[in-house]
Amino acid sequence: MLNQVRGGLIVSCQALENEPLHSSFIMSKLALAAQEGGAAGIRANTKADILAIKNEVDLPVIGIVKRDYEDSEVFITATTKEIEELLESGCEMIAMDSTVRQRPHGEQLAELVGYCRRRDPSILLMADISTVEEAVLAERLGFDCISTTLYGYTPDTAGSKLYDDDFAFLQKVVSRAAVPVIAEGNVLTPQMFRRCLELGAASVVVGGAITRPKDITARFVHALA
Ligand SMILES: CC(=O)N[C@H](C=O)[C@@H](O)[C@H](O)[C@H](O)COP(=O)(O)O
Repeated sequence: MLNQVRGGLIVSCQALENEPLHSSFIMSKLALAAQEGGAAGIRANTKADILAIKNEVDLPVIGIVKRDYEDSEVFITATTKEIEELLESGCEMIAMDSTVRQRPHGEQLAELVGYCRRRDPSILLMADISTVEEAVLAERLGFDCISTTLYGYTPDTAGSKLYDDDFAFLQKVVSRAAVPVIAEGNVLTPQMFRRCLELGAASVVVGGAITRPKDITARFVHALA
């Protein structure tokens, strides 16, 4: 799968319960549009959405399950429960929160990696990180690739955007990591997509700029403010 997406675009097709496009059917059609537009892969949330997407396109899928827990801030594939759901979804790669934050029920990241390897050795693992230290740790734990997904989305990095200072954070992670680094988070334009690849990203995940029309509309409207 990593060869398939190398140098290409991965389109994230996600809409939570509180978003206007929340629907597995709509996500499958967004994925079809992405495939017809030339995407190399899809990132998607929930077993139901992934099954619908797999029915519609033949692109490799990075699967996540977002779920909120009371005892932890971690919400992207936080526990073995979400991993089990993804193993039943047919996705080729599982992405999980790989920050150093406490996980629900005290589950440990290293245990989750071991669990995935035992359950299905063929499935690839992506580490969603927010710091260079987390990238180094994820590589040590045996993740197949690293994604900058959570940069700007943790208390320690809040307010930062991936594109700040010519993608300085992405550049740091690329310089430290031996495994492929996927750029993800606030890649808003084709120029930014291209720049991430020039800076050494193996591939780029773009979500909202393609699949969240409410956000796109709001950016146009705010141009008048
Ligand atoms: C932080 C978090 O929850 N990120 C999620 C991870 O799957 C998605 O909501 C994002 O859409 C995805 O990372 C792509 O990013 P952007 O939509 O900015 O292109």
